[in-house]
Amino acid sequence: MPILEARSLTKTFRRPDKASGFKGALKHLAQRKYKNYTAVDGIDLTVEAGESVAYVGPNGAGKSTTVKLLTGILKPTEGTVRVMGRDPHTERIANAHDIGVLFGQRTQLWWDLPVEESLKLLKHMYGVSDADYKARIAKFDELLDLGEFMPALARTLSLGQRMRADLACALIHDPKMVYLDEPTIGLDISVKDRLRAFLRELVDDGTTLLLTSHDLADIEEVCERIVVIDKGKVAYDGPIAQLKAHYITTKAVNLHLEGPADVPALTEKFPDFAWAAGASPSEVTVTYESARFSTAEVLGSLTARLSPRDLSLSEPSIEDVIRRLYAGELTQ
Ligand SMILES: Nc1ncnc2c1ncn2[C@@H]1O[C@H](COP(=O)(O)OP(=O)(O)OP(=O)(O)O)[C@@H](O)[C@H]1O
Repeated sequence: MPILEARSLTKTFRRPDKASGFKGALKHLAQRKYKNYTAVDGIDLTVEAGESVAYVGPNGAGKSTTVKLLTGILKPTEGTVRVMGRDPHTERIANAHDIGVLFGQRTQLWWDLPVEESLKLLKHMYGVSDADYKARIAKFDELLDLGEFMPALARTLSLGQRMRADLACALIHDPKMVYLDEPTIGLDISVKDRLRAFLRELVDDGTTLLLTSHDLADIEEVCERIVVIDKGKVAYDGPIAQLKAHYITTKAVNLHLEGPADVPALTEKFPDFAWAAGASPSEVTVTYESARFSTAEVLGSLTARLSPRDLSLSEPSIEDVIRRLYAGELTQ
């Protein structure tokens, strides 16, 4: 049985129907009108135990609403959700023991308590044994360096510290299914790296993860599968590697030449490749179709005929593919 199963999941919100500006607000006060807005529109999603799934889409696509439906915070307008066989909305208390949730924009720490006290409160709420609590805190401390701010009041924490403490709160009861909504938002690169390594370890230890993020490095480092949603509907669902292999049909090499790069002359000399000026006058990027040429073939030909000072391969970028998926240029 899958750990999570959503069928035709739909959420419609009732929103004020008013014209913009002061006049529109006044008119709405006099005669209130509403219209329905479908934020999540018939989503089917099956997640097997141990999977790490990235849930991505442009602003307003319906990601957070989906997470709220999957965690039982919101009730679907139509469709069903089952998490470990339960309806997360009607069986919220039983469900809470098996899931961990983090909304990057919000905290579940008690604002005026030391971090340690928030964790202890959660320990009691979930009925975590002393031994398990100790072992988990030791592990979080090792991977997230909690120790330094355990005695600090939540409201005094930096954003990076707060997010690490919130992750510990979300995981203190060792949930089987974890939902993280933008866990790296606003963090600096070193904290992001640390969180990603932590999440990767969590997945390697068998936790099932659903991660929403606008940061594609989070997704590539932590998840194997990607679900792209747009306007409340699934636009793509499959392995990240397959998405890349399917849509990334070209590769690129950056060359640093001895002298200035003459793009028109290079195009004439190597008409099968696309040439573009690089960051400095002596740098140039050559793009080729990976189905037609092997990288070895391309490098052999370029080094033999151009004797570059240096060269590097450009990693195919998933960003480009996602951007095109968001723009509706690609279909599954
Ligand atoms: N409680 C609500 N009442 C009315 N509309 C809502 C409500 N919650 C969300 N929406 C609307 O539903 C749509 C989807 O919102 P949601 O927060 O799920 O998007 P998102 O994909 O998480 O976006 P972002 O990447 O910007 O966080 C948006 O247009 C939003 O304004």
